[in-house]
Amino acid sequence: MMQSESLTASALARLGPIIPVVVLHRADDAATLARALLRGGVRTMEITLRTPAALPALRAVAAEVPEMVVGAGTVLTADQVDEAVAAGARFLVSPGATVGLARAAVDSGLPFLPGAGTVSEMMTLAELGLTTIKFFPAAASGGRAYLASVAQPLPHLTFCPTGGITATTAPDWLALPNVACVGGSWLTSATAVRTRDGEAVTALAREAVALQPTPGAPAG
Ligand SMILES: O=C(O)C(=O)C[C@H](O)[C@H](O)COP(=O)(O)O
Repeated sequence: MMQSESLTASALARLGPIIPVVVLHRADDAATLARALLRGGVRTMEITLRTPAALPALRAVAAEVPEMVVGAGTVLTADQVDEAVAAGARFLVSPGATVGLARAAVDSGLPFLPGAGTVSEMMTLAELGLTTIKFFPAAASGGRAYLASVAQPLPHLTFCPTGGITATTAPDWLALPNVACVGGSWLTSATAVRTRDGEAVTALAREAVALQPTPGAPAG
């Protein structure tokens, strides 16, 4: 499999305006879904380690659809970092981060988007050299107003807000100067995955890559 050695978290966040967050119950669906996303122009895909199918799904996409930059989400432990790397993940995402997890992820050499919801968590991650951060759960943790306020004291940090974001609200998030991309599960809804509706996924992907920041969106 092609590994992109030089991919950084910052470059990853700029591969497209959205990183789809995917929950899979059948590993067999993974490659089909990856191709459906690619057809719509989405080049990244985060498979969450929340189901037994997740690691085989990662392996399948890494082996069968090398054009897709596939990563592991919901990475909670150092052991899961190792498992994701072994399965062929090209990036790692977590909902929050302990220092132990962050160190293991950094040591893996893969781009890592650690989750943070407070200023102190963001500062801890920055101290570890992690400056591209997933703001999670974005809508529930204070929304755009919170992240806009963070830009003043923490101008060196860039965010990928995730959690409660939709195609309708994404353009407002993308308008924030400290937002590089957003994450969301709406492209690969449970129904679309269960019914293997590749056309629906491609249509949502196409819509997502065309998302533009809302011009002049107010900060809060
Ligand atoms: O599993 C993880 O690593 C998470 O941090 C959670 C996911 O990013 C959110 O569940 C996606 O949020 P929705 O788009 O609102 O469904």
